[in-house]
Amino acid sequence: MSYIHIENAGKTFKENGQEFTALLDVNLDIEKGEFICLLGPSGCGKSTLLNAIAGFDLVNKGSIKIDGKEVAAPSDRNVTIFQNYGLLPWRTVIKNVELGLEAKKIDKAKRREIAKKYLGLVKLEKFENSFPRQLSGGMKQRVAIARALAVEPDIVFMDEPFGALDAITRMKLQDDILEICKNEKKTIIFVTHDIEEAVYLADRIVIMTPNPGKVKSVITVPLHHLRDRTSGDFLLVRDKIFDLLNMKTEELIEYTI
Ligand SMILES: Nc1ncnc2c1ncn2[C@@H]1O[C@H](COP(=O)(O)OP(=O)(O)OP(=O)(O)O)[C@@H](O)[C@H]1O
Repeated sequence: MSYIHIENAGKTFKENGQEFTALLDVNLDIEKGEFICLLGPSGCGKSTLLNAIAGFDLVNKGSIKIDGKEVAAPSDRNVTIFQNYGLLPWRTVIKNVELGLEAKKIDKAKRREIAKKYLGLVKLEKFENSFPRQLSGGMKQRVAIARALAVEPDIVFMDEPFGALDAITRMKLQDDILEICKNEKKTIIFVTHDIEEAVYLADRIVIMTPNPGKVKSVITVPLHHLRDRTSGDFLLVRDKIFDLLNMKTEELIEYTI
């Protein structure tokens, strides 16, 4: 069985006595070390699926297993990075990065050493004594990434982590994430509605469509790890996904472009 195994997963919400299907019959297998982007328009269930895999809000049909075990609650082996950074404003940058290490009862000297290493990875070592309010949005998200990686998680869940950033900062952070992933091979589940972002980052892209939220296609991105947004191959994949998002077919398609 694959590392993350999702079988006929479904999620319904009840609102004012009415049932709403946010996810229908999702089947998906993810291997350890894969970078997976969940891509689709607003309301197609990307966050619902991410939250279900992360154990925050479980599916009410089918099954989601990680390493053979049914997901029943969030695991301290995994971390989630959100769009709003989630930094503690009263703590310095380095103390924010140390947060998860404190929870793991790692001693002070070791915490410092690990936090410095990860601040180095996100190129913020000079800002370790700053407070979050003194940082730009991109820098805050870098701190959040350092904090997440410092605990050496198995899976990193990212829900539109760069959604609040301007285009140039976003591109820089995408490069940082790829660089970090190259060195520390992590399983990453990354939600985005930006086609270009998905093509730039993902090993595979899970294309979802709304009403009800479904997986429409799973695309293996046939590009080298270091991608060039202006290359013909890149644009070809991007255009193909654009077409897929507009297609009407109902069946699940899994293929390599
Ligand atoms: N707790 C909830 N109660 C009721 N409906 C919900 C709840 N959470 C999500 N939904 C509905 O489920 C659908 C899918 O929501 P979800 O947030 O997963 O979509 P999304 O693809 O992540 O969208 P976006 O890109 O806008 O964040 C939406 O129609 C949403 O209104």
